[in-house]
Amino acid sequence: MDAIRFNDVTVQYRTRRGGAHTALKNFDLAVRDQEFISLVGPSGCGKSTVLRAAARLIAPTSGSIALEGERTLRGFERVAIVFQRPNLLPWLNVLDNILYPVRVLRRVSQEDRARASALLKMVGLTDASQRAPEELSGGMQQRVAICRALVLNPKILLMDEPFSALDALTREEIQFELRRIHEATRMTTLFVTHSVSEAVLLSDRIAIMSSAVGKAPILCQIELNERSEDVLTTEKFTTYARRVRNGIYGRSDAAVAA
Ligand SMILES: Nc1ncnc2c1ncn2[C@@H]1O[C@H](COP(=O)(O)OP(=O)(O)OP(=O)(O)O)[C@@H](O)[C@H]1O
Repeated sequence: MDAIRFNDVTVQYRTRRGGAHTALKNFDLAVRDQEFISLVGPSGCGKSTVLRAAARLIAPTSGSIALEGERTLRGFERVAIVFQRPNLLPWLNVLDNILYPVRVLRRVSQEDRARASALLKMVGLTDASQRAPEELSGGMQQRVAICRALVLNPKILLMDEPFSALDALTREEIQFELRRIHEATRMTTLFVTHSVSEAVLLSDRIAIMSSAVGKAPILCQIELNERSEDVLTTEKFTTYARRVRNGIYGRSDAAVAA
């Protein structure tokens, strides 16, 4: 069964002047269980709209979206979302921010605390557990936001340009971390990014969207034996990046369908 299935999805936004703007038209995509898939494409092509629709933050005008075969989002803790900004609660310390989604649902147990601590350890922030968000760097805050997303052990992770506000070095570091987390958890991940190299580094598949509304995305399978720093300079990596870029700009030598 597909983890996420977009079936003929059209999304229209209401404009201020009372008209309708079609952001997405007849969009189809099947995200496989456990895969890491990135959405790339020109600004305004509808990437965030796809993600918001999957998260049920907006309802499609027509068509349907099934998460693990279900059209209604029962047990919403199975799906987590990470945005560009970490949006941590300033009055809670790091550990309590991570535990916040648990607290919304039920009493926090000893197991929840242990899981939050394990997540903090995984992202190298054990020492920061009692600190306030404002005392952390942007990269540290985004790591905390990722821990918060993972605390309920979701089946599906939705990420909307989660690293675009970070400096280049921190971004690279956290990308490798995310890939390691994905390999450890095999959580189905739908990831929106503007960065072609980020998409190639992280993804099992890339869906290249077009600025022409209604045009089907081109799918590109990424097969890399390793996802470490060394891979960034390999010919294979740069070939994938070129293909994806060509797909975005509509040039020949576009991505191979997968
Ligand atoms: N709330 C809204 N009301 C009206 N139009 C919107 C709204 N949100 C997005 N749009 C429009 O829908 C289209 C798709 O927007 P979306 O944010 O999904 O694109 P995107 O590919 O994620 O863009 P970017 O790469 O710039 O973040 C754009 O033309 C945008 O202007």
